[in-house]
This record gives sequence, structure tokens and C-alpha cells, in this order.
Amino acid sequence: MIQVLDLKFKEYITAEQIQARVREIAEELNTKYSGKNPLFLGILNGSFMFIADIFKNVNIPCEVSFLKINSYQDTSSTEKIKELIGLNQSIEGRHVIILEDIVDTGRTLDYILRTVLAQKPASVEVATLLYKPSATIIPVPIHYVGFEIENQFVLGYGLDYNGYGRNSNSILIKVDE
Ligand SMILES: O=P(O)(O)OC[C@H]1O[C@H](OP(=O)(O)OP(=O)(O)O)[C@H](O)[C@@H]1O
Ligand SMILES: Nc1nc2[nH]cnc2c(=O)[nH]1
Repeated sequence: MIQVLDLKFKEYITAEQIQARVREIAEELNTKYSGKNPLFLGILNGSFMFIADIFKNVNIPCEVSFLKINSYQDTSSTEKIKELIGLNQSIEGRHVIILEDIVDTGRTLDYILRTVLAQKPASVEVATLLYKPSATIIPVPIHYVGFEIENQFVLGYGLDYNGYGRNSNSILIKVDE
């Protein structure tokens, strides 16, 4: 059992499973985006490890940029999306690949997609490490899913509980007491 602040967690997806799946997704992207000079748009904070590991395994010419969005407090969505750092470069005419750590209710991704599409990119796809289909309230298009997971709070590999627990190589799941 692993304690983070006042909650208990156990290992759910190992570091090896994550790295293997990230390499598979990066390979798909290498093939699909060859010759297209894609722009990876990483959604901070939670995705920073996923962004880095995808980027290390992508071997075609490409760029990376970041959006910083926040809506979670404790273990649930505040339903209020805060944009803390916005887009700082033009994405018009670019092939954009959004990199998210997790799609839960879908609210964050819905907001991001509206923001991105307003700037007339050539195309937009979404890659998320984790997807909770049974938690989704706003349906959003997702093209690359690392792992579909159950509707329970998770952390690690960049994902936090009130700022803590991001520095785990594996994904941990909350244990009910
Ligand atoms: O589908 P949703 O219910 O909108 O949840 C998904 C979002 O929640 C997390 O962000 P969080 O607000 O925790 O910010 P952080 O990434 O900075 O920790 C995660 O990184 C996603 O962006
Ligand atoms: N850490 C964490 N952040 C989230 N944001 C949306 N769902 C989750 C979750 O299960 N864990």
C-alpha cells in the first residue's frame, strides 16, 4: 500500500507496461505523421511525463508546445476550467496532436478542442495515456488511448493528488478504506 497525503493507493499499471504502450503509440504517430511536420500540444501539468516519453520515441521532424489547464481539486473535478498558460504560437494550418494524461469527464478536452479548432489547424488528433469511458460526461474524439481504466481516482506518472504523487513511474489506483 502506498500512502499519498491522506489517501492509500496500490500499483495499477507498471512502468514497463506504460513504456511499452507509449512506444507503440509513438510508432503509430511516426507512420501517420511522416512528412507532415506535426505540432504536439502537451497539456500541463499532468501530462509532462507522457509528453516527454512520446517525444523521445517520435523520430520524424516535429515541434512541441504546451497549454496549462487545471480543473481538479482533491479527487474530483471542480467543473471550472482554468487556462493558466495559453497557446503562444500559431497553429493555423498545422497538424496538431494533443497529448493528455487522462480523459475523465471529458470537460478539459472539450474545452481544449474548442480552443484549438478556433485557430484553424489542418487537422487535430488526441492521444491520451488513460481514458475512463464510464466517467465521461462530454463525449470527445480520442484517437490514441494508452489504457482504458475503471472509474476510480489514479495518480503517478505525472498525475497528482493535490500536487503530490506525480513522481511515481507507475500508475497507482486509490484503494477504498
Ligand atoms: O476529463 P476531465 O474530467 O476534464 O479530467 C481530465 C483533466 O484532469 C487533469 O487535470 P487537472 O485539472 O488535475 O490539472 P493538472 O494536470 O495540472 O494536475 C488531467 O490532466 C486532465 O487534463
Ligand atoms: N490525478 C488524477 N487526475 C485526474 N483528473 C481527472 N481524473 C483524474 C484521476 O483519476 N486522477
